[in-house]
Amino acid sequence: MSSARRLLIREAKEALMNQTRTITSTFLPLRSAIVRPAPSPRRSIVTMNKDDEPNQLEAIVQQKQALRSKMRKALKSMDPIQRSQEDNAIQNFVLEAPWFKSSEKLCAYVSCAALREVDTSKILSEILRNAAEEGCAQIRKNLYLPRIEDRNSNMRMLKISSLTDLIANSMNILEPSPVDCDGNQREDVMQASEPVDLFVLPGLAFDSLGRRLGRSGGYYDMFLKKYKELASKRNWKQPLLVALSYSLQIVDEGAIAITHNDVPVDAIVSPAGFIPTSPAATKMSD
Ligand SMILES: Nc1nc2c(c(=O)[nH]1)N(C=O)[C@@H](CNc1ccc(C(=O)N[C@@H](CCC(=O)O)C(=O)O)cc1)CN2
Ligand SMILES: Nc1ncnc2c1ncn2[C@@H]1O[C@H](COP(=O)(O)OP(=O)(O)OP(=O)(O)O)[C@@H](O)[C@H]1O
Repeated sequence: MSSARRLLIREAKEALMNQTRTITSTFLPLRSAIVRPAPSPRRSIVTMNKDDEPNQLEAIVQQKQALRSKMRKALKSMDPIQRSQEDNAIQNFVLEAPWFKSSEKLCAYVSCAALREVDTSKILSEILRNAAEEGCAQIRKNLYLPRIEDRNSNMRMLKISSLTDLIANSMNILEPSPVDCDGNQREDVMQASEPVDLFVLPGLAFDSLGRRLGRSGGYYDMFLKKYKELASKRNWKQPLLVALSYSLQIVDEGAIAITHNDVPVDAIVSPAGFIPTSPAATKMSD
């Protein structure tokens, strides 16, 4: 049996111990800034027959790929004026949010225009401004950004203090150089002595259950799993996981196929506002 096949079977077996998650009702775009899906007692359960586990996993992989293709096309044909308006609305919403203002350690992403990702330039500049200003009344912030280490889904989050600390990787995404201008290794968030409050996450599609479809590298899912384990081990509060999404990236509840490896987000910020997708985020928006 090929190693790929063995991996599929192992993953399908693990999927039997799948994640269950409180389901919230279908998202309806509202005019208000905070969108609150009503809680529902239903649970999302991936059921599998032992014999068709690998087939089921292959089906999930295919469904994910089909949705990725659809989303990439939709994003490419998005009107640039609409995109720019949505970029501003999303970023302004984040900048004004209490959970952003109070955050001290943040992991975010450097948006890539070619991938049509929600722009993070204003958010990153604001974080770095707060990091740099001495004696300013606002909370000092530390910013960590992703750096791809290899093709095995390994990613680190390294601390930067200026946008000049970034260099383009092979995918043309800006990421922190491993060492700073003095030749010192940058701080890795996994080695930080304080917890991360907030993750600002990219993705291709999201739903009101907090399901997130990434670009298929598994980088974020692997990283978030490791970081959440670290936080539990240290008795730290779990970070708030917030994804940024254009309106068209929000799909029907359950339309994103998942396996047990997919880490759900706590909330989505779209041009319609804050969409809590976990009990912790729902409580915050009450
Ligand atoms: N801005 C940003 N940084 C990030 C991520 C991300 O999604 N966005 N990542 C999140 O994992 C990691 C990098 N992973 C990536 C995975 C795929 C592609 C990419 O260019 N995908 C193309 C398709 C490539 C192909 O299929 O051949 C695409 O999606 O159009 C980019 C980054 C870490 N840094
Ligand atoms: N915690 C994990 N342990 C082992 N493999 C994992 C883990 N998380 C993801 N993977 C593997 O990575 C591959 C890509 O996963 P998936 O399609 O969910 O990525 P994605 O969510 O689109 O990407 P990303 O997480 O980078 O945004 C899959 O083969 C998946 O099984």
